Amino acid sequence: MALLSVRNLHARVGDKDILKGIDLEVGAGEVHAIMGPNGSGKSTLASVLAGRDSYTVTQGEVLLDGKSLLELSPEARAAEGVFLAFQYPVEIPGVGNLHFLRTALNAQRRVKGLEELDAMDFLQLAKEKSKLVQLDAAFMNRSVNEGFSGGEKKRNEIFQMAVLEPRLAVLDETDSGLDIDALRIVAGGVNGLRSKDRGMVLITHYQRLLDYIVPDKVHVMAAGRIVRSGGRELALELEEKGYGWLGLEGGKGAPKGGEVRR
Ligand SMILES: Nc1ncnc2c1ncn2[C@@H]1O[C@H](COP(=O)(O)OP(=O)(O)OP(=O)(O)O)[C@@H](O)[C@H]1O
Repeated sequence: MALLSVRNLHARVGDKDILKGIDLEVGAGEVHAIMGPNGSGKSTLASVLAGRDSYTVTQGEVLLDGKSLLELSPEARAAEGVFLAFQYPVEIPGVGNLHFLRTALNAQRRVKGLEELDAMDFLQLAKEKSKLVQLDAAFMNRSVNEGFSGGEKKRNEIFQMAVLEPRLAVLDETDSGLDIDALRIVAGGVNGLRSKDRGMVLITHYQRLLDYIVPDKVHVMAAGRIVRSGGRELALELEEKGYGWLGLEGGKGAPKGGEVRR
């Protein structure tokens, strides 16, 4: 059984259809990259998987280890092991980074019937995990993302992922805004979290990220559907040729004639 099965997923915001029949299977231990032109629906897919309530699912299903997610609240999905690293991480002034993360972790531990971690044990864990993305201790004591640079926010997302140890991690443009060194550090962090017990979906515009995080599969999304899937070489081909050769019209991502190729 796949870790994540997305079947014929349709979603809209207001009266606008955005996802128009997504099929995606991610196995345990696999990393899948999703690429595609601006506005093709990649972030929408990430939000729908995480349960953001501004999107309405009109058809299809999403299964995590065979269990349907769509009826669950975002919190319940997180407790099932879904983690979303935001494209634009949110600043939460007045809420300490460590406090926030301990609250999130303990909420998940409660659901699993595990004992909650006290402040000392959590600090120990956080220090350990922060090494993965070389996040300085000073960041842990600041308010969540407040005043963090773009790159620091992205590192903080991976730090959160390291602490929460999700079953499914969806990383939305985790590479955007990173300088070369930070890209290596973040990619190293993601690689350090690859595991046979975890699936990852990486949304990215740039093949360069995939030089560091080598995906098992690459998918191209256009106009709300996956129009091409392949191995790593597909990302290299896109880098070289752009999206035009896939028959997407005017860069807007609409597949000509509704054709879907694999
Ligand atoms: N809340 C919303 N209200 C109106 N339109 C929306 C909303 N959310 C998404 N859309 C529209 O849905 C389409 C898909 O957006 P989405 O952010 O999922 O694309 P994307 O592939 O992630 O784009 P990018 O590569 O630019 O980040 C866009 O046309 C966007 O304007």
